[in-house]
Amino acid sequence: MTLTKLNFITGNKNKLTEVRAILGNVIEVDNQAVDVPEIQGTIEEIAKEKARRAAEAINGPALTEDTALEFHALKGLPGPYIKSFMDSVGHEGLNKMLDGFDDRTAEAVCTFAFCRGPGAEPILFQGRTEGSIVRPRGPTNFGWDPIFEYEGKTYAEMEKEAKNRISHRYKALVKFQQWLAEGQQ
Ligand SMILES: O=c1nc[nH]c2c1ncn2[C@H]1C[C@H](O)[C@@H](COP(=O)(O)OP(=O)(O)OP(=O)(O)O)O1
Ligand SMILES: [Mg+2]
Repeated sequence: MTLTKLNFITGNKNKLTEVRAILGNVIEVDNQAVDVPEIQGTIEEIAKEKARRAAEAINGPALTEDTALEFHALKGLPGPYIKSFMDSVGHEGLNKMLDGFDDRTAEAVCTFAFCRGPGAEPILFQGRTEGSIVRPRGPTNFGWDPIFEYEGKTYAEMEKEAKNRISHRYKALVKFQQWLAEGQQ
């Protein structure tokens, strides 16, 4: 089955905007904001289960994505649980978690999962970008962008096009585009 468009199942408008900006002229990206329960486990297990459940929910091919933020000093935590950390302690709390450590480096991880339909095994495409956790700088309209610094600028301070050339999401979508181009084996 050659894909002519994608159904990206996400409730996050910022993710959708970036995916469309990065994939825009490669393939049409539709969206359904189905709320898919997220299990606990490794980044890969969470990403696969999210796609399985999305494909079940829409009874068709589904693309999902799970984002993690791994603090090296905390052995990868918050990792895939970054959303609840953001919602509870925010930018300042996430910084405070590292104030007791010398190492403020972190890794942004984006794991796309494509599931052809109910019962199919999801295929993963992962991108990682190294950065450092800093006190917030820049616009606060996308999650932890203001506290993730890459080569001197936070994601929030970057022009959108600049972030979309180096981000964890961009790197994952490069792999996805290669898979599309190779005929989706
Ligand atoms: O590039 C990013 N820059 C800053 N923050 C980001 C980024 N990408 C995801 N995030 C935030 C959104 C959510 O607070 C958490 C990941 O949780 P995650 O479950 O993957 O996202 P979500 O629940 O917002 O949307 P979805 O419906 O796709 O699950 O990190
Ligand atoms: Mg989510």
